[in-house]
Amino acid sequence: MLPRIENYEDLYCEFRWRIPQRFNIGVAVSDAWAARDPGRVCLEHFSPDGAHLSLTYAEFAARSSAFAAGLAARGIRPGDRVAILLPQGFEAAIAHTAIYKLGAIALPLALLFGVEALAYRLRDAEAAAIVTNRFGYERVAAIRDDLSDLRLVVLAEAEELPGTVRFDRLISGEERFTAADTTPDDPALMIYTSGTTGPPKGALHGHRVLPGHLPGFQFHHHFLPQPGDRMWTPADWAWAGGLLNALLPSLFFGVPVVSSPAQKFDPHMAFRIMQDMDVRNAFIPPTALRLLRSVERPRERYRLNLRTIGSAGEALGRETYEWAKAALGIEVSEFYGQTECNIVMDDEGYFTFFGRDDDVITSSGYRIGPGEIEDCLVGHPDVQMAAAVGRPDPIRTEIVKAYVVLRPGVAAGEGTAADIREWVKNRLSMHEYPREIEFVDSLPLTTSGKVIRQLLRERTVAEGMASVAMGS
Ligand SMILES: CC(=O)SCCNC(=O)CCNC(=O)[C@H](O)C(C)(C)COP(=O)(O)OP(=O)(O)OC[C@H]1O[C@@H](n2cnc3c(N)ncnc32)[C@H](O)[C@@H]1OP(=O)(O)O
Repeated sequence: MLPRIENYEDLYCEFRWRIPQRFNIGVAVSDAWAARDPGRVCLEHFSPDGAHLSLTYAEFAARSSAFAAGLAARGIRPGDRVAILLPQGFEAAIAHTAIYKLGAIALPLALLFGVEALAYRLRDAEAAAIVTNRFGYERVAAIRDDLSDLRLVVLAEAEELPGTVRFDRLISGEERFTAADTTPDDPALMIYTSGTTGPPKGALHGHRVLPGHLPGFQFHHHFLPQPGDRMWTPADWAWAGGLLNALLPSLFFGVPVVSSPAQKFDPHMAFRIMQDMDVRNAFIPPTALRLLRSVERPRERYRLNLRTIGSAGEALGRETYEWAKAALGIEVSEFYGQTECNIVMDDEGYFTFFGRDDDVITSSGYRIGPGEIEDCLVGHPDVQMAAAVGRPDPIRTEIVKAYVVLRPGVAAGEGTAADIREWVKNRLSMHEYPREIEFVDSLPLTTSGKVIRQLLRERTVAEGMASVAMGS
C-alpha cells in the first residue's frame, strides 16, 4: 500500500516494495475481506432496467471456493490453464478468483476474438478448461475438435448444452476449499501479447502481478481506497487494463466494482452507468473519453459523482485531457506501460508520451500486431498479399488500414472490401478488422520478400495529413 504522502518527492523516497513471501491473488481479493467484513459489497452489476444485482465478499469468497472445489473435482489441477471467455459480471470475477485459489492459471480471452484467435490461444496455452457463455460456447464448439487438451467446458447460462457443465452446478457442491499456498512467483495468469514480433505469445505472470500493480493504481486514483469509492471500466476485463487496472486491485482494496453488459460503446449509456451506479473511480481508455465528448454538458444531464479517472493504452492528448477537466471536473491520470517506449522527459522531469514508434497499431487502446491481421487476410480466397498498418485517426488514435493485392480476376470494389472486413471480424477479432482497405497492384518488398511496412505507414500518415489539410 502507498503511504499517504501528498508530496511526490517524499512519497518517492519513502516508497518500498513490500511483497509478502506467500501470496495468492484469489485469497487476497475474496477470503481476506470475507473474514474482515463479510457483508461488504464487492461487486455490483448494472442492468439497464434498473434491476441491479450485488454480491458481498462473504458470497464471493464462498462461491469462488466452491468453484475451485468444482474444478478440482473435475480433474483440473494446479498449473492447468483455464480460459475465461465471459463478459464483465459475477461469473467472470468468481472464475478468476477460483482459478487463483486452485493454483491454476487464468487465461482471459476477449469476447471480441474470432474463432482463429481463440483456437490459436487455446491450443498454444494447452488450455484444459474454459468458462464461457452461450456466445463463447458457439465459437468454441466450431473449433473444439482441434483442441485436444480441452477437457472441460463450463457454461454460465441457465440452459444445458451438450458437452458442458453448468456454472451453477459446478458451484453447488462443497464451499470449503483450502486455497493453494502460493508464493508470489507461482504462476497465476497468462495474458497473450498483441504479437509485435511474430505470433502473440502467452506472457505468464506470477501472483505478484497484483501487488506489482497496486502502488501505480493507488497513485492514479489519488490514494484509493477513499470512503464511497466505486470502480467501473468500459474495457473488457479480459484485457490487462480492465483486469489489472480496475477489477483485481479494487477488489483487493475492498472497493466495489461495477460491471456492465458487453455492448458496443455508447457514450450516453456510459454516463448513465456512472450516474446510476454512483461510480467514483473509472478506468476509461482515451478513445472512450473521446467518444464521451460527443455528449454536451454531461454534468448538467447526468448526476456524476466521479472522483478519479485513470486512462491508458494509447496517448490521451492535451485536448481530451482539457475536455475532461472542464466537462467532468477531473484531471485524468494517464499511465503507460514500459513497452510504450516513445516517451520524452523534459528539463523539469515531466514525461510526454507520444505513442509507439514501431509496427504495432494502437487503435481504441488496443495494441494490435499487424502480423496476425495479414495472416488472416491472406487466408481469404480472394487475397494474394496484404499488409496492415495504423492510419492516424482523431477518435481511435489509429485505425487498421490494409493494403490488399487481390488474386488475378477478382474485382476490387466495396463488395469485396466488405467481405474481407467480415472475414477478419469473424475469424480474428471484431477490434482488429481493417476499417479501411486499399486495393493495390503490388506491395513494397525487401529483397528477401518481406513487406516494408514502414513505407506504407509513411504513405498512410501522409494521406491522413493531406485529408486533414483538405478538411475531409
Ligand atoms: C495496460 C493496458 O492494457 S491499458 C488499456 C488496454 N486497452 C483496453 O482495455 C481496450 C480499450 N478499448 C475499449 O474498451 C473499446 O475499444 C472502447 C470502449 C474504447 C470503444 O468501444 P467500441 O466503440 O465498442 O469499439 P471496440 O473497439 O471495442 O469494438 C470493435 C468492434 O466490435 C463491435 N462490438 C463491440 N462490442 C460488441 C458487442 N458486445 N456485441 C457486438 N459487437 C460488438 C463494435 O461494434 C466494433 O465495431 P464497429 O466500430 O465497426 O461497430
